[in-house]
Amino acid sequence: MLTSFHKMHGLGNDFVILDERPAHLPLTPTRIAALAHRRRGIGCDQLVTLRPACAPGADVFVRFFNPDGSEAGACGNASRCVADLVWRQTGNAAPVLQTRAGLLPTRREADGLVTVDMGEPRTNWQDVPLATAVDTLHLPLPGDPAAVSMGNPHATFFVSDFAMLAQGNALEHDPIFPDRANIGFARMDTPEHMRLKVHERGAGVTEACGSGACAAVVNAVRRGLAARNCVVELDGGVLRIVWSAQTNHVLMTGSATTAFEGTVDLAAYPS
Ligand SMILES: N[C@@H](CCC[C@H](N)C(=O)O)C(=O)O
Repeated sequence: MLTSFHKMHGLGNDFVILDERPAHLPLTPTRIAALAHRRRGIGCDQLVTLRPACAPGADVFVRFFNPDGSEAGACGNASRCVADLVWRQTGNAAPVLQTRAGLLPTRREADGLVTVDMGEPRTNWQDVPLATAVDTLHLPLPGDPAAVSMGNPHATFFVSDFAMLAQGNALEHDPIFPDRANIGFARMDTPEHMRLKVHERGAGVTEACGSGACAAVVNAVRRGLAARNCVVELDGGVLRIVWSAQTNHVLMTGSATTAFEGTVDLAAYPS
């Protein structure tokens, strides 16, 4: 049976979006990993599923899966893409996404960019989560990273160059992160401009990581390094991140792009 999919990206962080609103699809971690494979599948940084929302006020329930088959609570770039897709399908320019991390209001801007309210950052060690009770602003690791949850676990290293990127995989699996973690490397050019590269949990280095950009700005503000309104330049493009002092919510604005649409025979992939 053929299943249709949307292939989208936010700044080169690319997604296969499968619609489970009409009916659940036979997806398993093995099948998700096979679909995400760059040579043997469609290829993507994350596979995203849409289901009917079950929370009041939400328009669609969204789940995010890494190419290793693991599930993530949040994905900033995919959230913008889903908001754009819902707008194109229904005309709703402000859909609310239900995710494992909570309800995410979104908004289509006049210039076509999409803003997602990524909610409140969580800075308690239990919420990241970390393995032991330590100060999330200064983890006991070489390089002195800070940690935060944006619905998924992030650590940010403040660097002057990106030589440490090669350590991303080892850091993702450091025992201090019981659920593993996304590892960001941020170079502050000015308080309003950050250059960021992210090694993503379950995916490796991607062209952009939206939740990683939110986490990096939150950690930079907590360290006194960044303004609350900061442009983050990633390999694939730029995001504007605003951490509101009034609401404590983090707003992320950036592009959402459709690459192509297609059909796939899920049964042809191992389960
Ligand atoms: N690309 C994403 C983050 C995807 C999930 C992440 N790899 C995790 O496991 O938490 C983004 O744009 O935020």
